[in-house]
Amino acid sequence: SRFGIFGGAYVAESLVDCLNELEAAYIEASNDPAFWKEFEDMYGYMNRPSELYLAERLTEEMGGAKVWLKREDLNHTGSHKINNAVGQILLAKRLGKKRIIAETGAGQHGVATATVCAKFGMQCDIYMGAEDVRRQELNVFRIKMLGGNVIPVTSGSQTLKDAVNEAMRDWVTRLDSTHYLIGSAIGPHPFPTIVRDFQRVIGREIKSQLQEKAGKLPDAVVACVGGGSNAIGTFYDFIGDEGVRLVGVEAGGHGIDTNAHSATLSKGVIGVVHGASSYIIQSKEGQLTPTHSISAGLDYNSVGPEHSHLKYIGRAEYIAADDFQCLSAFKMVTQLEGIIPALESSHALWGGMQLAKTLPKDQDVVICLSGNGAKDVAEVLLTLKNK
Ligand SMILES: CC/C=C(/N=C/c1c(COP(=O)(O)O)cnc(C)c1O)C(=O)O
Repeated sequence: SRFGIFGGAYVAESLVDCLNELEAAYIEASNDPAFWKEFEDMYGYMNRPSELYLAERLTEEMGGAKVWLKREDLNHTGSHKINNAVGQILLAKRLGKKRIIAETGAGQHGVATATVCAKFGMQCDIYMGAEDVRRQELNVFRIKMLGGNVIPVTSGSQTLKDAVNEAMRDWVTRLDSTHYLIGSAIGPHPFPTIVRDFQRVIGREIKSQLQEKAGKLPDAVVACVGGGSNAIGTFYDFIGDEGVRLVGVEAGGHGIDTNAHSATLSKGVIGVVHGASSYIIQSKEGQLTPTHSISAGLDYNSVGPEHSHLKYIGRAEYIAADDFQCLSAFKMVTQLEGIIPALESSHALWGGMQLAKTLPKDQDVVICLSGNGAKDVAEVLLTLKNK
């Protein structure tokens, strides 16, 4: 239940039984080939496998290593979030739950959760910070159209961490009927393990696709890190491949030397939040202090414990891209490749492109393009107008 010194389940007694029930169900399911067949039978619906696309104009523009994009933005619902939502709804079914709750920031997890609830006929309540309701309006509309209830959260900074708080409070009161379909590789054991196991399909496909297209392993795989699910999914099957660099890109916001960022692994301290021991952006007294990112999905105080471990043992490297660098990458990928990336993904694109610039032409950098940017165009226009 731990990743080195990180992870664990630091929860109130009232949650222990439910976590034990979930862990038992997951162990049983993950050892059952029929469960994984159920998951793989959903690949058509999810539009898996996702394409590994060689971005020739970005590669030329960078003048170094080849830049490959893992097109998780082309999945059904527009991001990697569907991988975890499908896996967990199958678990919830096995647990006999009838009601699903979730937190959402960028709204992509909310959409993915409402989507699988529609398909599997479950009640769906989505907690979303009021600030994120404002800046990801398209996804709020999509969640409602899919039959999900959006519950705005007005406590705290009205962003992702506050939505997680409210979802956990709800779950404690409705354990018997409700599964908490957590949206990232965070939270108390067994959630980080469950989410990583459903997201690792990303890295497994990258490995076989690049082997087929280029006859080799990547020299580096790059992904943005909010709670850490698309990144751990991209990294996991390469952890044992020493020659493959694992690069996580966090939100540098207004700069990691300001107080307005979400670069937890660069500037956080070790603590406990949302049931797990991990790096956290918090005050000396242990209170969660406000974070900032232009992208709602990265605007979060903590990070999945498995990433904290990979940093701690030096197997993965974590950098930050600030709001401006994110917008530059957003524009470059849109105008050079005709792909509008989510602002979250734009952080990974910035980091991956800068890395490619420094590497020789015979090397290959794979960037996880975690989501589609349609949800962000209004916010980007607003930002550009205010320049
Ligand atoms: C679960 C809270 C995070 C959300 N999204 C995070 C997100 C992220 C960051 O989440 P992680 O992969 O879990 O670090 C990356 N890319 C896209 C397109 C995202 O939407 C959401 O609510 O949709």
